[in-house]
Amino acid sequence: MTQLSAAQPQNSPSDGSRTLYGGKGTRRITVRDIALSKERGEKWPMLTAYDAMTASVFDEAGIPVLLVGDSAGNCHLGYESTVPVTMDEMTMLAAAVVRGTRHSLIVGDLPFGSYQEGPVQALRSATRMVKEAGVGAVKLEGGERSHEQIRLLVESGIPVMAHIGLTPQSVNAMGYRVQGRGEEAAQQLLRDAKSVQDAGAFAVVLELVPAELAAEVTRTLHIPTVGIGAGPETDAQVLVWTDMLGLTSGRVPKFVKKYADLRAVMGDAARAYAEDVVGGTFPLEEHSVH
Ligand SMILES: Nc1nc(=O)c2c([nH]1)NC[C@@H]1CN(c3ccc(C(=O)N[C@@H](CCC(=O)O)C(=O)O)cc3)CN21
Ligand SMILES: CC(C)C(=O)C(=O)O
Ligand SMILES: [Mg+2]
Repeated sequence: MTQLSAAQPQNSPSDGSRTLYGGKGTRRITVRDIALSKERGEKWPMLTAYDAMTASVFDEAGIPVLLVGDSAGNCHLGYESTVPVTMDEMTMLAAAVVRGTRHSLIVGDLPFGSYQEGPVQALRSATRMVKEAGVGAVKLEGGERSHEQIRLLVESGIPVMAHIGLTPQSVNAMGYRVQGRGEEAAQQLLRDAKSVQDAGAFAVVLELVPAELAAEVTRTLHIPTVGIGAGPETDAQVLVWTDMLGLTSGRVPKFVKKYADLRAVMGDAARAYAEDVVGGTFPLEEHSVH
């Protein structure tokens, strides 16, 4: 398909790939584009999205990869953590994000309990994500412990983004603590990273690990690393969109940079509207039909 297409992006390298950000691509980003970005040394941004409207904003802004994260559990659905999130919920949110986007690669997070039983359960869940939601890839948590799951999905034609370091679905066992501190834990993280790469993952999220260790993992692997609270030297970065736009209520993790204060903007607008209605200054003649 790609080779026959007349409309190649203007800055397309000769291998048919495209730069992930800032290019003039006309087609959706693929996992192949992601793989080739590491050879070019290109850094790239990823954001979460949980609905079509928000996803369309990020798609139009050129964010190459959107993660339908199970952080939807606490950010969008009102749960305390990601643990209660179900496949039904994730599939519905991921389908909406796919419908709202044209350019971004959409990655669907597999929720807690949908792949831990083993490779066959993982394949059933991932297949559902791909067929019902239309995602281009799935993500699941765990390094060595998820090796066989990742391998079967990749062999079956489903690209997998891995996720190691802090794995929030295991909060009841590990808490929300920095991972990979100390020599033994650092060695375990390196083993986890190599294990998911060997299993065929096309990229790996490193969550809440020391910057020096994340840099070492990034140098060691040939697949891109996506950092969240993992310092500046990973190949890509990811943030939860409600955190970076200032919509999350209460405390946000220390690694977040706040790029807007949507909570204040939306609250002020809601209060202005309420004042208008109560005071009789909305609607006016211009908002009325006759
Ligand atoms: N709103 C939101 N943002 C996220 O980044 C996020 C979610 N939700 N839900 C799923 C996971 C859970 N994540 C978390 C949750 C808590 C911490 C946290 O408490 N971090 C402490 C540091 C802890 C330490 O130093 O050991 C912090 O202050 O950042 C970090 C990441 C990241 N993900
Ligand atoms: C924080 C990212 C990596 C995630 O898994 C999520 O948003 O669910
Ligand atoms: Mg997640």
